[in-house]
Order: sequence, then C-alpha cells, then structure tokens
Amino acid sequence: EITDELAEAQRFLDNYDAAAEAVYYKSSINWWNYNTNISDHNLQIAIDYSLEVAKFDKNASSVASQFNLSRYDDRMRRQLSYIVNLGTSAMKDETKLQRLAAVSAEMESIYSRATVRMDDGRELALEPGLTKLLATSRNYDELLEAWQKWRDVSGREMREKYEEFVELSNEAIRNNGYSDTGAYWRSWYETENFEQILEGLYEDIHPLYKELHTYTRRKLIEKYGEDKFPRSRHIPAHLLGNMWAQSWNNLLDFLQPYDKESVDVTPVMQRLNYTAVKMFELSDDFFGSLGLERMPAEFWNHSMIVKPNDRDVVCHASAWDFSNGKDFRIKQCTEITMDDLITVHHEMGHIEYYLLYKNQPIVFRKGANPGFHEAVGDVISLSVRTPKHLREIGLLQDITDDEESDINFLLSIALDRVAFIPFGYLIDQWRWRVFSGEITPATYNEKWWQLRCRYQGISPPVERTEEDFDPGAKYHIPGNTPYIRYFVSYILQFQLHDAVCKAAGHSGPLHKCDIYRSHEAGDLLRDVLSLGSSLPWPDALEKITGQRNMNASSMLTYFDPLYEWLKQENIKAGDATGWEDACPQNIPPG
Ligand SMILES: O=C(CCC(O)(O)[C@H](Cc1ccccc1)NC(=O)c1ccccc1)N[C@@H](Cc1ccccc1)C(=O)O
Ligand SMILES: [Zn+2]
Repeated sequence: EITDELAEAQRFLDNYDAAAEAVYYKSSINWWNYNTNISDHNLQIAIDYSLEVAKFDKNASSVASQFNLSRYDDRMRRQLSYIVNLGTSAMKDETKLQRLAAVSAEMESIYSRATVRMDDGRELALEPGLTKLLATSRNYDELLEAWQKWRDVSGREMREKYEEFVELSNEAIRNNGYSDTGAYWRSWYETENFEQILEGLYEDIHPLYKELHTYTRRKLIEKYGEDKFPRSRHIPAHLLGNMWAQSWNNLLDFLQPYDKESVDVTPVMQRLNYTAVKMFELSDDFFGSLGLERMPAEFWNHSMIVKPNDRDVVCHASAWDFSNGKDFRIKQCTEITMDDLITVHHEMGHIEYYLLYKNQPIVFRKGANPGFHEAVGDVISLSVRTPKHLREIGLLQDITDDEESDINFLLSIALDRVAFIPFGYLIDQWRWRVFSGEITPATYNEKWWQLRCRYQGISPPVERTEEDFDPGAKYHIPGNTPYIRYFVSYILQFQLHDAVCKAAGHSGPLHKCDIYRSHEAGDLLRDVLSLGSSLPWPDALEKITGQRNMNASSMLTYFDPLYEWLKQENIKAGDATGWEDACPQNIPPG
C-alpha cells in the first residue's frame, strides 16, 4: 500500500516537472520580451499569462498537499513541500493578482524609463549617463543635481504604487500562512534565528567599515572642503562615486595611497578597444579553465548584452533560466568599465549555477540559499581582480609585489566589498519593517534615512521629506527583488574563496589567490552547485568549506593587512572614527 502511494507520488512529481517546464518556459519568454522591449502590448501578454501560471501553481499545490509527507524520504518530502508553497500565486482574487503584477511592472517601467534633464540640457538615463557621471564627476554641485533629479524622476513617481504593492503582496502571501511578505522571504533561509545571525555578522565587519569610512571621509574633506560636511561626521551621500553610495571603488583614483599602476583597469579596457562580447568571453573562459560549463550557443544567440537604441529596456542586469535545460540568457546594458567587467562575472555566475543544476527536478533549480546564487560570480571575480590575473590577461603591465601594492589592491577590493556591507544589510531592514506594518507610508522616507545615516554613516545632501520616496530610487525596491541575499553573499563569498583557494593548492595570503585553471577548485564548486536547493544550505556549505554556518572570519582575515594600515593612518591623522546615529539636523550649504 505504501509502495503504491510512493509510486503514485513519484508519478505526480515526474508529470509535474514536465508540465512546469512548459508553463515556466512560456512565462519567462513573456517576461523576457517585456524586459527587452517595454511596451503595453508585451506587458499585457505577460500579465495575462501570469494568471495561467497562478492557476497551474494552485492546482499543483492542492494535489501535492494530499500526499502524506511523513512516509517519504527527505528528497521527495522536500520536493513536495516546495510545490505546496505558493508564494504570491496564492492570491485568491484574480483581479487582485493581475493588479499586483501590473503595479510591479509599472514601477519597474517608471524606474527603467526615467531620464534626468540636467541644467546644461543633457538628458541622462541611469545607465549609462547618470552612472558614469556619479563615477567620474568631482564637481560637488553637478553630483548633487544628478543625485537629486534621479530621485525626483524615479522614487518620487512611484510612492503611491509602492503603498498599493505592499498591501497586495501581503494579502497574497498571507494565504500561505506567513504573517507578511518579509517573513516569507526570510523563510527561504530555513534558519531559526536568522535576523540575530545577520546582526552578528554586521557587528563583526563594522569596526573595519568604520576605519574605511574615516579614511574615505578625510580624503573627501580634503577634496571638497570642510564646509561641505555636516558636524555629525556623516559623508554626504552623493560624493561616493555611486548613485546609492553602495560601493566606493570609483574613488580609487584619489583614495589610492601609493603611486603605483592603478588596478582600476577601465582606461586600459577602453584603450584596448574592449567590447561587451570580449568581456563575456573572458568570463566564459575563466569558468572553462576550472573545468566548469561553457556558455551554450543559445546563450550567445539570445542574450542582450548591450543597451539597444531603438526601444525601452530594463537595463538593470539579470540572468535568466528559461526552465527547459537549454535556454539561458543575460540581459545587461554593458559599458566598457571595470565595474561592468565585475558585473559580467556576477551575472555569468548565475548562469553557471543554472547550467550545473539544470538536471535537478525543477523545484530544486534554485540556489542552496539566495545568497549562494549571488556569491558564485563574485568568488570568480575575487580571482580575476588580482594584479597577477589582470597582468595574465593583459590588463595590467608591471606589477610590483610589495607591501604598498598590497595595500593599494586591498583598498580597491574593500571599496566595494566592505563599503557595501551596511548598505546590503539595511535595505531589507527597511523593507521587512514596511511589510510587517511597523514602518507606515507616513514615515517611509524618514525611516529610510534613519537607517542610511545610522548604518552607512552617510547623509542626504539636501532636505528630504515624505514627498520623496528615496527607496524607490534603487532598482530592487520597484523590481521587488529581495536584498539581504547580497549581504549574505558578501560574507559567504570569502568563505567560499578560502575553500576553493585551498582546493587549488594556494599558499600565502588569501588576497593573492587566483584559482584560474584549477580543476580541483572547479570540481569542488561543481559538486555543490549542481545540488541546487535539493539540500539545506548548511549541508552545501559544509561540503565546500567544512563549516555549517556563515561567519565573517574569512572576510576579516582577507582584509586584515588593510585594517591594520587604516587604523594607523587614522591615528596618524588624529581622526576619530564614527558618526552620530541620527541624520544631521541642518544640511550644510550646498
Ligand atoms: O542587482 C545586482 C545584480 C543583478 C542580479 O544579478 O543580482 C539580478 C537581480 C534581479 C533582477 C531581476 C529579477 C530578479 C533579480 N539577479 C539575477 O539575475 C538572479 C537572481 C536569482 C537567481 C538567478 C539570477 N547586484 C546588486 C548588488 C551587487 C552585487 C555584486 C556587485 C555589485 C553590486 C546591486 O546592483 O545592487
Ligand atoms: Zn545577482
């Protein structure tokens, strides 16, 4: 009797996989067409079909929930429980489900199509115009104009839609028994005291971040003048080389302490007439050198790797799995910069993960946890960015191997990996509290800046009010993409880097490791990434690193020489670290 039921459950799962592949293939094609050609026509097709997907999910969920899970092995139980768990497809009212999809798409469209008209007449989109301006301008007022106008044309335009979105998302999710959308998102980590663990990791990195913040603030004061900086010792948010101050590596030209060849190879890439295809081929070659999967023909034929000039597209980069085990694509408005070379590796890491778990049952074709998916490409770029590797691929000439070059290099990595930590932490602190109702629309912006001032030590360069909706100026809010995954990834990637470097037989400081051409490293990655989400993530992490929990020690060891150097520099300059929790009351004169 049990064997019959087991056989019946297995038949259900096999049929489910075949049917789901077809439904999800069609759905992803629809959304791909909309993202690569934003039009009402493409939107309507995608939204209409999303109702079919919800029906399919609901039906599968009700059938799957009839099996008595206690009788099956872990793998079957896990597969069935994923099918039962619906997400927003659980929305009972079809009109509301349609509205949820529409309001999400409308916010993403506002963000993706927004352009800023500068006082001098330039009309700039976020990519490439405003991104390049924030990265390269050293003019306080020009930076402020771009920073403020971007928020006017993006976040400000979508505030009401976001309020409606929160209500609809919570209504749908509550049908699965979750208290709110944030609780559902956190459930993916299957970790009891998840929020406490995250707070602990943030505390572990905070001392290092404070030293980097102090050093950077001092250099910025030298450049822009003391009078531009608030007495609360925050850094004005528009001066960090990035629209959201989430990574500061575009300041390397004047933050780099020792006069050596810069590891920001953007100028060299441009001088060598690099193309987007060349950047993707570099990354594909690196994965191949590890014995991992090369990109299939469909990838090269169907990806969109440069911004088209004849239609509106969602430029924010993403990697797509069309659920048929063959079609995988990247959509990226690639510019010839080092920032984008890093993003290419990040996106290719997603595709590599897709390729490695493509034969898993469809519900297991996910990261061990969402942070794993974000970490794969970044682990590779930790090797690619070493001076040793950059010279090997012809992007760096004469590297000297000495203490000063080490500090220059570690600073370049810290400016996006360490600077990012408080940003990666605070986005979902805000969003979880919005979903739970603790933060109401009346205080959306005030609470946002409280978190930005407290955790990042940055402050708004101009007055902010509740007319503004600054969270909406960052893709992942209108794009409804969870963000704690990047914080988790930034901790995990150093644990993974540590493990693959050991497998590659690396000896010496971790920051000098380049796993290029190591099949041992590749085999370790293949063994674990091909599991997808079929095992709980501590099992996956243990297979690679021997540890079952996230910890910051690999990251702190990696940056230790820089931490000591920054502390000395800040003491020598007599510069106290830290800033006031609260945002400055008075904004310095612009
Ligand atoms: O957003 C991204 C890269 C885009 C992505 O690859 O993470 C993309 C975001 C996305 C877009 C649309 C729908 C859902 C998510 N994620 C993926 O393409 C993806 C996500 C999960 C599994 C497989 C692919 N990076 C973050 C953080 C970051 C990471 C690494 C370097 C710099 C910055 C950011 O830019 O703030
Ligand atoms: Zn990603």
